[in-house]
Amino acid sequence: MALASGVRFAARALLRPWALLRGTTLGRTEPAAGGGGDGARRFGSQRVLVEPDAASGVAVMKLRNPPVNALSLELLTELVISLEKLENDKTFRGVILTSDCPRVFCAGLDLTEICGRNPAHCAEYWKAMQELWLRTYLSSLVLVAAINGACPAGGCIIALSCDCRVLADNPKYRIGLNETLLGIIAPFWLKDTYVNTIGHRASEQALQLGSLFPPAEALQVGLVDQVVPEDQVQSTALSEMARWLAVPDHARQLTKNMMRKATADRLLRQRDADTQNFVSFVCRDSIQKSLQAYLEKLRQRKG
Ligand SMILES: CCCCCCCCC/C=C/C(=O)SCCNC(=O)CCNC(=O)[C@H](O)C(C)(C)COP(=O)(O)OP(=O)(O)OC[C@H]1O[C@@H](n2cnc3c(N)ncnc32)[C@H](O)[C@@H]1OP(=O)(O)O
Repeated sequence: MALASGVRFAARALLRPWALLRGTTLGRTEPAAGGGGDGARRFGSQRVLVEPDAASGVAVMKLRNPPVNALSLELLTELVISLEKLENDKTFRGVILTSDCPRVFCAGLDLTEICGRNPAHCAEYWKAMQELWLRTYLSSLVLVAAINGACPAGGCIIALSCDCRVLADNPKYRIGLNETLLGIIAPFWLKDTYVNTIGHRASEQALQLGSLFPPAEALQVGLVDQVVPEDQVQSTALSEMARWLAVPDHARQLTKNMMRKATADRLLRQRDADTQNFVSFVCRDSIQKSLQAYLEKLRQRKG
């Protein structure tokens, strides 16, 4: 049972040959600045930059979908493919996930993907969101989030799906699930991920209030594992990675699976129903109106 999801992912990977990526920017390989051998080559896609270090078995994966790394359908797809590629390459044991956009780790769902779109598009989008969560939450790799910017909603979920979180100490870099403030509801698997991280009572409060925690509070409530000065986020993430990689892979992977599988299985069992629920909810007139109003507020806030 413990290996079932791994087998499922492996089977899925076989069904997605890299040939599909020919003719796109995905899968492109280029030498890293100052790099030489294979271990220093970087690859990735338009929106995800991967800097692999074969010697250490660790890759740095950077989200680069400016201005705020909103999770567009393209970004979701490219993230899944990049992670899958690293998982299938036995050279790699760990990934540090970070942002290439200044001041923002990830702004969460790309609201333009669910505002004024038809139900078929919303369904496709939501399935991609589910896929990214399943992929990160159950990854056999060690995932460390180096959170170098604001981290609301869907951004927070990506960070919580990692094994460990390091947050830059900047009061503007708040983290949490603020869905209720947009008039929407976190689906059960986001709630489960929150509860698994900070416990039931803290989640109950934070979810209802849509709390976004500044660094010191995020550390106190257990949303992140370390808060460090901004220029030390990367080095601290690497030290954390070394700590996790000191454990034999098979023991750590099976333990991770034991801790997370039941939560992931809950979504796997009702994935279609969850998609239908999402689509019928976000396509309601009243929800569309409140999402539009929120987007408008974001746009006007500028300048
Ligand atoms: C029953 C089942 C139910 C199921 C119900 C579904 C539940 C789903 C769970 C997940 C939900 C989510 O993730 S919902 C998304 C929640 N996200 C948020 O609330 C974050 C909103 N954004 C921000 O707070 C800020 O942008 C922040 C990230 C801190 C960065 O601030 P900055 O000052 O640096 O940048 P801004 O000037 O605000 O933004 C720059 C531009 O990016 C745009 N922008 C910002 N965030 C955006 C976003 N999420 N999607 C699209 N566009 C966005 C702005 O409009 C600007 O556009 P221009 O003016 O055109 O340049």
